[in-house]
Amino acid sequence: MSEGRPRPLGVLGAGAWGTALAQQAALSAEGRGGRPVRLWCRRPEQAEALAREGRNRRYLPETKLAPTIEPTAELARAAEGAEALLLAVPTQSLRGLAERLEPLVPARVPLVLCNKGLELATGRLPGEILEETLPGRPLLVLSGPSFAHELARGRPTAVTLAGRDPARAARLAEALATPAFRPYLSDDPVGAQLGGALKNVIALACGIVEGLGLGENARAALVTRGLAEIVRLGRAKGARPETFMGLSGLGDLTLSCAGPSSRNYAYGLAIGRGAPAPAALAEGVATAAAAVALAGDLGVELPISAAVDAVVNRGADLATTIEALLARPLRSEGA
Ligand SMILES: NC(=O)C1=CN([C@@H]2O[C@H](COP(=O)(O)OP(=O)(O)OC[C@H]3O[C@@H](n4cnc5c(N)ncnc54)[C@H](O)[C@@H]3O)[C@@H](O)[C@H]2O)C=CC1
Ligand SMILES: O=C(CO)COP(=O)(O)O
Repeated sequence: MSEGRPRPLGVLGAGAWGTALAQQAALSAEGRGGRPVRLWCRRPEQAEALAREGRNRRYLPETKLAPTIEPTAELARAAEGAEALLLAVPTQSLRGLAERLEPLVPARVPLVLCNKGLELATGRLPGEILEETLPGRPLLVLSGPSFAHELARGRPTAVTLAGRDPARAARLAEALATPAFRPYLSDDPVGAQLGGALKNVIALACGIVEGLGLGENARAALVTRGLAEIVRLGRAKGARPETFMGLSGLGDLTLSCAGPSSRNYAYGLAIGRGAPAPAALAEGVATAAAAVALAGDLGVELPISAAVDAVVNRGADLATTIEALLARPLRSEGA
């Protein structure tokens, strides 16, 4: 981000995504003398195992970590002298992490939201959580179609990097980019967050429909009408509709609705088949409930999200829920 040898970056959250991003930040700086990347792990045992084994055996086992990555369980160490902090913990853990960061991070250090979801208890976007817990900090949002395991294998990946200050977003894009990882800039962080949060809910719906054997037509209809829902909620939250046609919207929606490589799709697939839900993180479960509550407050209709919430969170019968969804009055496609 600045001239000369790159300053440290902190990546907070050593799951699949935080680990892949730490690796990406390290690779991006290889030609510039290397960049220290501190990867914060929730537990000391995890930090010790990552340092000892040189890989994250649980979340990203195939990737040998770059030598400039320092796993640490000390939040203060991860934040020390950091040029920016990438936040990659699950959304429901973000507020707790942000509260711990408050005394550790100088006000000028950009915080980059890499998680996707809405807070269950409040319906808040990740950026709104940070505005409450760490007010006045520079915020960026990194979102888009990006499976961690593909990025970690060097497969071509493009994401949206959104922030209100274009120069800051451009500097961070430089700090992370490689030929295989292309951040595209946007000045609509609210749209980027909403697209990432809600695509998980639609992916759950697509998985359910696949599990029930309802066919490809139904999946295409869900993706398209799901996008219409996302745009409606986005408008009500002040996002720009065209943001949802980009990587953080349609891009991530098509990726996550394509098959069980998405954990949200896989979760829905299990529900549709009547099998036990997988234990892996599926952000869309909590986000479905949060989105429905938020939409109620804003007077926006989200029929697909409401159906997903009813099934995955409230024990609604699948057949009856789908019947009710299909029995909705016919309407204009633009409505
Ligand atoms: N895995 C992927 O391909 C991508 C994930 N994301 C997003 O990144 C976020 C994190 O996802 P993953 O890394 O995939 O999850 P993961 O399940 O692989 O790892 C979650 C990590 O968060 C930690 N964690 C759990 N609860 C915590 C708490 N209370 N406090 C601090 N840390 C806690 C866990 O120890 C673990 O290291 C999610 O919002 C996800 O939607 C975004 C893009 C791609
Ligand atoms: O956000 C992702 C890809 O862009 C990862 O999706 P899942 O969390 O559904 O696996």
